[in-house]
Amino acid sequence: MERSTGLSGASPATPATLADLQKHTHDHADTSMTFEYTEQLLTPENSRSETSSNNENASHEEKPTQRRRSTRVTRASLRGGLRPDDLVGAGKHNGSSLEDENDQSLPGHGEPSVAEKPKRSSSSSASHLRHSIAVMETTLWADEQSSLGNHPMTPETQASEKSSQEPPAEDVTTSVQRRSLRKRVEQVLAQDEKKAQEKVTTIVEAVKESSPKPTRRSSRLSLLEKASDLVDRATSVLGKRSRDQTEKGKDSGERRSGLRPRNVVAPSKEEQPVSAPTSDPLSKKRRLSESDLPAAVKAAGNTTQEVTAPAPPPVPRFKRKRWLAHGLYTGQEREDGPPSQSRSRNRRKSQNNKNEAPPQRRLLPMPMFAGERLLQRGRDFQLPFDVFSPLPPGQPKPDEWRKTNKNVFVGDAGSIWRANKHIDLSNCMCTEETGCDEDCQNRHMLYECDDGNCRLGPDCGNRSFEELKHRAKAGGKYNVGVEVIKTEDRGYGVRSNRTFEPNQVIVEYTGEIITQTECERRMRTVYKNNECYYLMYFDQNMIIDATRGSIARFVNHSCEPNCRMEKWTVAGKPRMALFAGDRGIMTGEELTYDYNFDPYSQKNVQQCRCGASNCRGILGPRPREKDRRAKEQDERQKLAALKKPVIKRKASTVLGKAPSGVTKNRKILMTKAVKAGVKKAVARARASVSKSTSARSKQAATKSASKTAKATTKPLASTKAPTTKRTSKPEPTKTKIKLPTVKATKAKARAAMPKKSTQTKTPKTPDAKSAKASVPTKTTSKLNRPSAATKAKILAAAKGTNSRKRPTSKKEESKGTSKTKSPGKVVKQIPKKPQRATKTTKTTSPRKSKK
Ligand SMILES: C[S@@+](CC[C@H](N)C(=O)[O-])C[C@H]1O[C@@H](n2cnc3c(N)ncnc32)[C@H](O)[C@@H]1O
Repeated sequence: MERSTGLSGASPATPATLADLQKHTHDHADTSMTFEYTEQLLTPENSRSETSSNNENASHEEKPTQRRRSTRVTRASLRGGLRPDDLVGAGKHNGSSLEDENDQSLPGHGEPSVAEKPKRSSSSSASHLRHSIAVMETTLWADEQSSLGNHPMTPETQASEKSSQEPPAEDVTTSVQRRSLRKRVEQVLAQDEKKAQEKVTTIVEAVKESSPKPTRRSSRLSLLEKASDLVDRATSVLGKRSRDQTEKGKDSGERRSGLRPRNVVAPSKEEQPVSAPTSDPLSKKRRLSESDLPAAVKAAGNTTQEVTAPAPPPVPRFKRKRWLAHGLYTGQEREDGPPSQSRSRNRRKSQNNKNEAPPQRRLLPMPMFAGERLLQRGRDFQLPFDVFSPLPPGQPKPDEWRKTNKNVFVGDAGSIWRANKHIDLSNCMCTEETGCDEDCQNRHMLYECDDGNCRLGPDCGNRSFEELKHRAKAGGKYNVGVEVIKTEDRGYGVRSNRTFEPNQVIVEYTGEIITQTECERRMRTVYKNNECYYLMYFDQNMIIDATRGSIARFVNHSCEPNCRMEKWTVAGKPRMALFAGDRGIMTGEELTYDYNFDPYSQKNVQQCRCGASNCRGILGPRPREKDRRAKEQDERQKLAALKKPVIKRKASTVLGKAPSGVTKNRKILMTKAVKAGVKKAVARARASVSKSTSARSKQAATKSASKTAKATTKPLASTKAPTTKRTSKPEPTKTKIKLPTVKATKAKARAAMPKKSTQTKTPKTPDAKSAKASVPTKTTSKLNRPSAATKAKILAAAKGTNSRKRPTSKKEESKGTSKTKSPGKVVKQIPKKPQRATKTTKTTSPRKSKK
């Protein structure tokens, strides 16, 4: 019962028993220290002393002497089975170790040197070993006892009895075994101590290096504390998870991938042993068998190794930031403007900036650049076309439309076209500097550049149809750039959903290519009742019928269009496409071009509803003649505007001679007025002649008529003389010569005609008069300025030229002036003129005189 209690546990030993122990080992052993010691170690002595103490507690006053004896015997029994020299050796060993330990642990002993500390640790490890030995001895002793039989005596009494008796033969062998075992244990112990000391010295050196000037407090710290401090430091570097890994001894490969830190580089396999636990079975064993102190020291040794050769700090492996490629504020370049809508320009730009990052699609400028842009560009930003104006909801869509984006030859068209085709090739002469710009020869001839005829490649700016191909490839209505809309009064139409630069290609016009005969047939039959026609002249008298065709078929006509349809030669083949006009196209604009429509027949003539200010009213051909005239007039006006200052200078010189207030314009008007006056006079003369000749003979009439005609020209000519001097001479001469002759010949012809003709003319005269009168009324607006007075003056001047005429003229003038108060009256005077003329002709006409 006692034995079982003695071996059962590590109950604290009584101070009395410890004091005895201390007496054997060291005189100035500290009770506290021994108390610690007893706490730590579970030796048979403790067990026994505990037992004894228990006994003591149980029967304190009954067996005091026996207890003392037994205590002594107990000490002897401790070494009882050993030889005296073994005992001495063991006592020495134990004593020294204990002494050292006590010396160091005593507070009054002064500070222990750093070198002494390892000793203490080694002694403690030794004590551990001793403890193991004791346990083994106890088991051996227990075996012995069992071999002897169950003895009711306590081990102490048994031992004391044994010591007094001669040992039997079996006992001798067991004691030998014990001795050999003890020896071996001692050897192992010594080796371990040595090793521990070596390790500790290395640690101490490392500590010395790390803390050259130890403070008072740190010097007081035990090695264990320092070691644990180092361990802490080392493990703190590794991080919690790594620490756990280290402690658990797990391989990093066993970790869950989800828990692996993402931005830390995974340690390489070479680095793993640093943090990985020792997989050495020996060390594992020791760790289990050794006490905390050596284990800690060992750990400290390991960690010092780690500290002395620290692993390179883990390089954080950052995940590459992925910026958004699209969005309101993507891209923050300061100088860069919005991306150009022209693919060729963008391409050129990107070619130039090959090394730069690819351009990002952004919708709005960053707010911080908004002000800057506003200053530079004059407007804050431009809404993207896909945001700007979406189609109104509920827009109907053409359901009858069969779409094709390629030209398809139908019927004989293909064979005819192939038979007649002549591939035109034109080599581009542009250089890289110019880059097929507006001056490109091919562009002027509406030839598309390609790799066969142009060497500029992507730098070429004359590849519209290739651009279209790229857009179609990219797909999406915003790349195509156009969409069908429903107009109010013109059926469907097409509008842009993005911007187009001036002259930029918008969409190709494709459809079925048919011969003219086929077209006519379709018009007669299939499209007989149609309102809309999708036919267009193509090439070689072929026609594109886009009833089945591209979206371009929906583009409406306008007399003031914003686009134009052009036929280009692409790789030797003709192709039609809609191009932006000179103003370019804004988002949401309806696209239109001038059909220059040939309605085939009047039946097909349609009313135009384009709403332009210059609308022609019908969907018909462009009025070319009108256009030409308008152009000519414009040019003349421009020229006149350019020449005006020169004329002014001349006029100023002329004005000096001319009557005051008469400008150049007026002069011109005057000449016109004179012409008109001449005509009027001629007409009146004719009328008067016709009246006068009714009574006379034909010859006389014709003579008189011719004479009057000649006579009338003369004064007019004379009247024009001053004006012609100032203006141009040929005009008056023309009037002098041509008009009369023409008129005279006509008059002659009329005179030569029978009376009927004259009679027939006579009734017409009033009409003619009225007709002529209408002319003067028109011209009177111009003649108003010269008026009757000026006319009179002119006539007077004309008379003045011939001195002989003056008296008569004065008379006539007096008569005339008395009668002429209105232009109509002037007309009445005209018949008189021939009379005067006859007089003058008589004198002036050389022919007459000759005759
Ligand atoms: C090529 S289609 C244009 C698309 C057509 N609006 C549709 O709905 O299919 C030509 C036809 O459109 C109509 N159209 C085009 N422009 C017009 C205009 N300015 N005024 C009136 N009708 C027009 C005419 O009926 C014409 O025959």
